[in-house]
Order: sequence, then structure tokens, then C-alpha cells
Amino acid sequence: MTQIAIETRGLTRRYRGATALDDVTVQIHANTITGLLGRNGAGKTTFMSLVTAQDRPSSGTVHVNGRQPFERGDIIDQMCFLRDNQRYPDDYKLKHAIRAASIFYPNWDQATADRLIAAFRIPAKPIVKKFSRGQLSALGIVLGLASRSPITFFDEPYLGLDATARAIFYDELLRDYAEHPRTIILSTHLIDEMDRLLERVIVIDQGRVVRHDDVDAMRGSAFQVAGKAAEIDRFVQGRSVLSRRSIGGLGTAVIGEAPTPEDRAAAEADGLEISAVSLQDLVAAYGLGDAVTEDTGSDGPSGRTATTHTERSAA
Ligand SMILES: Nc1ncnc2c1ncn2[C@@H]1O[C@H](COP(=O)(O)OP(=O)(O)OP(=O)(O)O)[C@@H](O)[C@H]1O
Repeated sequence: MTQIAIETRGLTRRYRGATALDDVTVQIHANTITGLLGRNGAGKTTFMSLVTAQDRPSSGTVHVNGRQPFERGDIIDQMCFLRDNQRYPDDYKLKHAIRAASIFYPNWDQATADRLIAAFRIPAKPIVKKFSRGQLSALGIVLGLASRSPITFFDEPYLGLDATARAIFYDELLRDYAEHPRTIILSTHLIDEMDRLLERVIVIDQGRVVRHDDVDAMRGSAFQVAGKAAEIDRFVQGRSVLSRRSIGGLGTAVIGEAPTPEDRAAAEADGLEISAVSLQDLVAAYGLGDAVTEDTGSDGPSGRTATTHTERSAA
């Protein structure tokens, strides 16, 4: 039976005038890597803050390994949450951050920390406050991985990291996870780059979960069709359209169904091209909803300036 690490029911967080998280009911499997995906302000950080008991819900419940985490040190000790804007005391240098983490996290692994500090070339001398954006992210990754916490949250852990450092992070995450399976939840906008890490995804839009699935199942459950906008208009009639985009007389549409042989034949007959959708495009499609984005215009460096307007699909 699949073990559930995190379960939320009706989890809602309202701020004055805004609902950051809206009636979220999910079960996150233990020992999986789950991507928390969605547009800016979708509610990803809010979700992580609530699950790690750093914030209280307006309504709804959170259970971590079957128990509510709020004011439960034994549950909170099992979790590590690295924020994208993680703060450290003013006088902290690298060694202080490492020493504090080694005391705080019961499963701390110093050898992993040492290896990663060297790989990321994190400097020992300056105070952490003077670190570059990328060095701060690297420190967060060191703490998150070396904590070996049974449940680890990374909130956009790559900010400011160069391409080499990001590759080190992905490789080290997979290596450490293979050797020490645990539950990892990470929010990211770099979906194309990180999709090989993810086993499951939760897509949040405007505070609500719009998709929670295996990555492979998700990839197989949609397709993209491209060609003349007028032909696409015809093709999408009666189908489940996740998003549409047109530029001049050409367009694409993401259809939220697995393509059938009939779909392929119909597309070919209309001169349309069918292709698989990347996870990135699929998540973007959820963010766009059934909006039609049309780019038109003249002027600009290449003789065209895109003035984009969005209108609801009549389909
Ligand atoms: N303390 C707060 N007071 C008021 N509104 C807040 C507060 N914290 C978050 N919000 C709002 O809640 C919504 C969700 O914010 P959240 O930080 O969870 O989004 P996110 O998905 O992590 O975004 P991003 O990808 O940009 O980091 C946003 O509209 C945000 O402005």
C-alpha cells in the first residue's frame, strides 16, 4: 500500500482581500519527489508554509505522517523547509550555518555537507549576509540535502545558480535520494530543466489544485496541435481545450486528452501537426486556462511588435 506522508483536507489560507490557498485536498506519497508547479502567486509557498506549521490555515487540516504538525516538535523535526529567501542571523558565516543545522536536524550528514560545499565552492570567510544570490541558494541546497530530513521542501532552490551549479544540484539530489529515499517537495518554474527529477506533480492555479498526478500519466494525457488558426478552430470543436494561442494566421492548441488514431487522421486531413506536449507547456496551459492568446502587430525590430491580448475562448 502507498504510504502517505502529507495529507491536507480543505486547506485554505485567506489574507485580507485575497485567498492564497483555496480548499486544497491532497495526499502526497512518501518517498517520492513531487514538483509543486504553478504561476507566480499561485499559492506554492503558502502550501509549504502551512504544511511545515510555519503558518496557520484559515480553515482545513494538515496531517504529516498521520498527525497534525502545529506545535508538535517531534513532527516538525522530521521536516526541512528551505525558503527561496531563507534568512540567517547577521553575524553568521558558513561554519555557523552548518553547525546550527547539524544540531537542529537529527539525521544531519556532515560528509554530504562537506562534499556539496566543495562542489558549489561556497566561501568560508564572508558573512552569509554578503553571499551572492547563487551562493545563498547553494547554501540552502547544502542544508536541505545534508539534513536528510524525511520530508524536505525546497522553494525555488535554484535562484541565481549558474548552469553548472544547477546541474550539480540535480545530480546530487538524485544520487542522495536514491541512496536515502525520502519525501521531497520542490517548487519550480524551471520545469523543462527539472522534469527528469519529478515523479509526481501538483499544479496549483489561483490557490486551487488543478492537477495532481504522475508525471508520466500527465504527459500521456494531452497533446498539442499546430497549424492554420482557422483549421485549429474547427479541430478543437467539442474537445477539451486546455489552452490556445495564435500568432497571425497560425496557431497551437493544447488538448487535454490522449490523442487517438482518429484524432491523428483528422489532424492530418486538416493539414495540422500533432505533437507531444512538454510538461512545461502543459503546466503553462493550465495557467492559461481556456484563454486564447493572439499576438498581432506591426513595427518593432523585425517589423513586428507583439501586442498581446487575451480573450475567453468561444469554443
Ligand atoms: N502575508 C501575506 N499577506 C497577504 N497576501 C499574501 C501573503 N503571503 C502571500 N500572499 C498572497 O498569496 C498568494 C500566494 O502567494 P505564494 O507566495 O504562496 O505564491 P507562490 O506560488 O509561491 O508564488 P511565486 O511562484 O511567485 O513564488 C499571492 O497572491 C500573494 O500575494
